Amino acid sequence: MLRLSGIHKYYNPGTVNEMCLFENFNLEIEQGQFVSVVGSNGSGKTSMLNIICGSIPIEAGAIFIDEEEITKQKEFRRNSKIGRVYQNPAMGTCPSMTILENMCLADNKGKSFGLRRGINRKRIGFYRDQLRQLNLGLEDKMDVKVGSLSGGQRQAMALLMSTMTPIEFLILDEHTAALDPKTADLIMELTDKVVREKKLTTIMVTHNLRYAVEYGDRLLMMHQGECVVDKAGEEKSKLTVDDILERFTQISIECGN
Ligand SMILES: Nc1ncnc2c1ncn2[C@@H]1O[C@H](COP(=O)(O)OP(=O)(O)OP(=O)(O)O)[C@@H](O)[C@H]1O
Repeated sequence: MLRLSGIHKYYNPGTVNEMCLFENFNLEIEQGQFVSVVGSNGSGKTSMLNIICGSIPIEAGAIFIDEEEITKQKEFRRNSKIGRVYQNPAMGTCPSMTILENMCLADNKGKSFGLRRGINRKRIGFYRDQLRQLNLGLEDKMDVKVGSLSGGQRQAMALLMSTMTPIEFLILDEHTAALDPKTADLIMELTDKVVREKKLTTIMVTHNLRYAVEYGDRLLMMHQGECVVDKAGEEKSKLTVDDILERFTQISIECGN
């Protein structure tokens, strides 16, 4: 279980540009839950992910994984438990390295030695099997540089690489936003398959309301640093894109936009 308790987050504290984003923000995510997060621009979605990953500091509050408090744990330590896929396919892979080298790099995540010792020829069969599951033919291109792959192929690799080692959480930060609709659908299907097979606790930020409705077993809508919609289970399965659009409209009216 992941628990954010009483989180306070200010940007530029103590300056004229001080901005309070989260004031006593609380969130609990059960083990194995797949949570879709939607919300308007600037509502705090990416900041929430950054707080979970330890990429940005908080002013007050605590973060727990199960009963272990990780609030002060360094980002690189947390990253051994967390896989993250970003909007930009270039973020999750190393373009100047081959597919094989990228797979080795992911395989060695959290280990204290670098790529030089990390290329284990005995693992090539395993990497090939992993790549084959993507159904993109990448298993036959292991010596090709990742920089020459398409955005969709790279994002599929980023997904594979971030979930290759045992992790507790998968964080997806608009990971289909830079892809064409067909490739985005393919990556979403792959995501769902990986999440189900590995039973990963997953948080997916997306602006694609269809994905938020179709995938996952809980949906959160954020607005001005708060969760204004939180539906799980049967309630979530009954939600439609129109329901969420209606809530967006209500919020805009309330804000006078
Ligand atoms: N490094 C920063 N310094 C100052 N303000 C920031 C910083 N990062 C985010 N913010 C502010 O915090 C608020 C929330 O930003 P955040 O990126 O978390 O929103 P978001 O919901 O992910 O938005 P989007 O959908 O546009 O990606 C915004 O008002 C943003 O301007």
